[in-house]
Amino acid sequence: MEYLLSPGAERAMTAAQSWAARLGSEIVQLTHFILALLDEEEGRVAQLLHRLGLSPDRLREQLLALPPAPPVPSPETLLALARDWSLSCRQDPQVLTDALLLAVLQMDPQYAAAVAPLGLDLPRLQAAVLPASPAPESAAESTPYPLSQAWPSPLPPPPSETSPRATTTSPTAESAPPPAPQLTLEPIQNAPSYPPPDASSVSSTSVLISPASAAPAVFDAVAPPLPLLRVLDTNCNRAREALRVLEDFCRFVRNDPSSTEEVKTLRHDFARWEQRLPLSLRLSARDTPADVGTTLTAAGEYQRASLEHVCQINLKRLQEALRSLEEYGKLLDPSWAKHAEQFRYRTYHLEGRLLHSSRRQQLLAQARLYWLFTPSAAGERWEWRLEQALSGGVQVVQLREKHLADRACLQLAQALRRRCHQARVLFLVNDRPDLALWSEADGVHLGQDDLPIAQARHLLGREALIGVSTHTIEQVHQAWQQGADYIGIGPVFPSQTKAFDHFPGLEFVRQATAVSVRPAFALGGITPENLLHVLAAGARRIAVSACLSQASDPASIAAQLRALLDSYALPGVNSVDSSGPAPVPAP
Ligand SMILES: Cc1ncc(COP(=O)(O)OP(=O)(O)O)c(N)n1
Ligand SMILES: Cc1ncsc1CCOP(=O)(O)O
Ligand SMILES: [Mg+2]
Repeated sequence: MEYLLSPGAERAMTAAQSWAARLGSEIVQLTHFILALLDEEEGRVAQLLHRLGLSPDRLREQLLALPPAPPVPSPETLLALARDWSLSCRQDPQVLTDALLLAVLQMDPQYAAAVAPLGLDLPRLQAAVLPASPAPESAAESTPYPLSQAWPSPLPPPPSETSPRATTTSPTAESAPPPAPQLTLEPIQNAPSYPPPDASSVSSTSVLISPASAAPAVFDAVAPPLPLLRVLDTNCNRAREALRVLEDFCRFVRNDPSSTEEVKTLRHDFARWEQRLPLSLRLSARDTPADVGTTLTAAGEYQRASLEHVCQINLKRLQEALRSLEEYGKLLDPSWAKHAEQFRYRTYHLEGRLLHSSRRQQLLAQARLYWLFTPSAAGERWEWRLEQALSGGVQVVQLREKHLADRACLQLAQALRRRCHQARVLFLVNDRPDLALWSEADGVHLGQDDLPIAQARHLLGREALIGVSTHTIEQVHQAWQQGADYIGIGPVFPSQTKAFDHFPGLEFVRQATAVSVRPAFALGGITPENLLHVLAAGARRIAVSACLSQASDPASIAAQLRALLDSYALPGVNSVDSSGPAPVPAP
């Protein structure tokens, strides 16, 4: 649907967004539109209020004191109402600012009731709105509004709002709304290059109205063709929507303030950049019912396997939309297109951050069999043992070296990390965040006497996995509170790997698994023979050392453990990772 907007109405549409941003609102509310209209100091709304004895300043104050207003469902709905009103009362489809005000009040009866006591009483306003000038659009600038008919002195003549988006506009026609950047005039030679500049066709009197600050209007005196506008409008919407989905993911799924902040900043920067393509132009090109794409659906469009999948799809959607904006934007303004490219680069950083960490979290969520590996104890056969364990279905490998020199340990860690990542298996380092960092491990495992979680996190960053050993229920609660990604619970049985005086045993497994929603690995003397007891106590994941490190056939022991573990469902785990961890032999 195409809408014809007066320059004032067009500015108000943009200024409403500025008001929303200025008041810290994520959505444009009805009040923001009224505030935007009040900013048109010499517009029809100002005249209307004057006639009704209402002060714009006082109204502004009162509106700002109101509780949050309902959002505008879509600018299109608002414009459709305003246009309908104009058509029925003025026999003119053009949207003037006063029609916009009436439309705002018609959007929501409760809101209309709330603002009526301020003087914004819909029937009273409707009665006071004057007909528009019958002057043809082309004559609007030169034909004065029929002042003599209706405007009482001492009012200044009403503004010439009767022309649609003007190809040339007087800089003094109406003042800029305060929240938006000041409007200035730029010579058209500096204008964006759609259509390609042709010196002979550029009138010396033509001017480009654009905000002087960081956001000059991207279009110039000649409106771009509708197909181009439709592409840009659609992709601006796609990108903005995808950004919102991603922000929700960072905020509510990941609970991660830092990535939430990153997406939010990107979203705000995008919104500022997007505003350079005036909303009214975009709306004038929008024609959803006629869009041949709305009825086409692709296979899988309505299928999402997990929260991570939603994130992945929306990152792709965002990148595609930005690429399209970049390519088509080149027809409009190369510098505008350049920004689209820069936004796209920022999404790659975000993707690395969200999906890399997601890979780790996904693998951890699926992990049932965790191996504490001491290569130095395996002698020259350590690589064979590693391959065996991987082929048997081990899903996490921890390098647990207590006596090896740091440099040798680092080299081992790097080799293990390479192989584990090839096999899509997590690799962690025991005790040593520094070695975890330098070997690019997926994380570190910390005992109760090792470095605290906060310090390890500081060193390794948010995406690293940090596991913590727990031996009491208090330690379990503390580990979760401090941000552990998983816990070890044990020792369950006497161990050939490490001597213990005290065994929290199966009772602790019961307690710890009952209060844990994140992965908890039972450990200490677990073998295929006693695993059923551990499972019966509630564990669904285990960590083992000796039974794999000392077995003559580690692959078959690992496979037996996996078969038993896999026969119990893991609560709340759904994966999108079709390639999955290392191949698991059939039970
Ligand atoms: C998965 C897992 N759980 C517990 C431990 C034990 O850690 P810690 O208590 O620090 O003892 P050491 O292994 O460092 O001797 C672990 N390593 N892995
Ligand atoms: C390090 C450690 N901490 C608690 S149990 C354990 C060793 C587990 O190894 P194993 O499976 O050989 O008993
Ligand atoms: Mg330790």
